[in-house]
Amino acid sequence: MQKLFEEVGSLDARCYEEFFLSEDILMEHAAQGMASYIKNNFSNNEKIIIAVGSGNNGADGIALARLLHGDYNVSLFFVKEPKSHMALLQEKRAQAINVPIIPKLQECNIFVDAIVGTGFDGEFNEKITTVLEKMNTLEAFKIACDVPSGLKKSGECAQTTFHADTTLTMGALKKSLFLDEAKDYIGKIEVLDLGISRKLYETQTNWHLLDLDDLQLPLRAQQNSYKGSFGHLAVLCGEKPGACVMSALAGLRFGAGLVTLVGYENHQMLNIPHSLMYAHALPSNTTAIACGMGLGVEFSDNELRNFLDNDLALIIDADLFSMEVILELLERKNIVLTPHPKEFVSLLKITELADISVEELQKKRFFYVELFCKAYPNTTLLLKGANVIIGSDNDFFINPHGSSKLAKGGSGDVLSGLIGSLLAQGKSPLDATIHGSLAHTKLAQNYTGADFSLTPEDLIQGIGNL
Ligand SMILES: NC(=O)C1=CN([C@@H]2O[C@H](COP(=O)(O)OP(=O)(O)OC[C@H]3O[C@@H](n4cnc5c(N)ncnc54)[C@H](OP(=O)(O)O)[C@@H]3O)[C@@H](O)[C@H]2O)[C@@H](O)CC1
Ligand SMILES: [K+]
Repeated sequence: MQKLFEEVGSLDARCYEEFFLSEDILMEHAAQGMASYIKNNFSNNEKIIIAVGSGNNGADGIALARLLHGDYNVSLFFVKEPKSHMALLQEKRAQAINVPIIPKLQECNIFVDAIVGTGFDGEFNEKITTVLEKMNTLEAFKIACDVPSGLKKSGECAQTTFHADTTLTMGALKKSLFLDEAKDYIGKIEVLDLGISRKLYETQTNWHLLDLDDLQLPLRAQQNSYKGSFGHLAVLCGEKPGACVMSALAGLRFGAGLVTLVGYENHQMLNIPHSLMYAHALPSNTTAIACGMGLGVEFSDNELRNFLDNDLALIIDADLFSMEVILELLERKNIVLTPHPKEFVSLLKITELADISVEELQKKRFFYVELFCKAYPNTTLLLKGANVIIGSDNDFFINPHGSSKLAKGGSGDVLSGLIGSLLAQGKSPLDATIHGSLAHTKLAQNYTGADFSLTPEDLIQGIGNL
């Protein structure tokens, strides 16, 4: 698990004030970190171009050119003339050792984007946009210095933004790198130290990035056990029972001792897999309930109230987010909500927290998750997206390990089943959500077929090999 920060300016300031480090020392380490990355990954006959801007991001790029010059065929391309104090100083140092400067972009093997970093806002003018478009068509390996040029502090991207293969980011991870919109621009991310260990550079934060290694599987330590030892998940079965069957099968495969579909008699005629049970009421030993997937309009709010009139752990999804009964459910303690953006917008509206469009939500995902969790501190929220956000009270986590393989009907139903299964096995709502989500994204990563071909059945099948 790694720490995430809204901004790192205050962490830099702490280095100056408390650790007596200068801006020059920090920048030298940033440049050294980038130089080491290049030296460790590429041979010295590679041709390198570094495009620089007028601020300190550009200064990082000029310092990098000085460090590589002599060993590599490196050239600087000034997109804007140096302007900040550090950029002017770095330019003087580079000039003193005759680092080559090129007047326009050329093909190269390694390309470094140091036009703008955390100081960027607004949109680029036409001239820089044209340069960026050309940069994006280069066949070189593309490295972004700190952040891809065009990525704003908010995580929104300029109309033309640099497409990096790797982003070498300074000091600590910024949240903006993990807004959904940034996912196609940042490539792989590495954090570079700025003259002190990252552990000392970083301060306290309530936002964290989940690593796949954080995944804890519901492995069975106890041998003296029976099916009842591992909980009983009840899945409310509505209008579209296929969704519930997928959820239930995922729950069973992920370790719940028993899984029952609960619904009306007509579903008994369905071809329900033999490993699942079917009932008209909640089994007495139910330990968790999953509800909402494929629910449709089969149950009225009152019928749902009857099923959910208990203190059991509950995961809710899909159709439930637009039903009035949701307001009562939000008063429960052990509840997990897993909306996608459109459902979350509807939830924000029903709860009168905000009346916004999906586009507005996507621009401020972090803000709205915090808003909801503050209003409903007893719930655990998982907001689906390219990068999943999980929030509970004042703790927030981003799972960036998902991919477009998961963009398919039914994959959310599998997620509900995974989380429901962990709830049934006694995990806390937050732990069940974190580990269910990590398992879900790891299942997609483990899938070896073509990326467009992953089905919910493939996910369920893969659970045994997690
Ligand atoms: N702080 C530290 O200790 C350390 C900082 N470090 C590094 O500093 C970076 C932050 O540097 P920063 O604050 O100088 O900002 P930066 O990203 O270069 O952008 C400012 C420039 O952008 C320009 N610009 C803005 N908007 C624009 C637009 N719409 N369209 C066009 N241009 C636009 C603006 O130009 P202007 O408008 O002023 O002409 C200005 O010159 C950070 O990302 C990291 O790389 C590391 O070395 C580690 C130590
Ligand atoms: K950059």
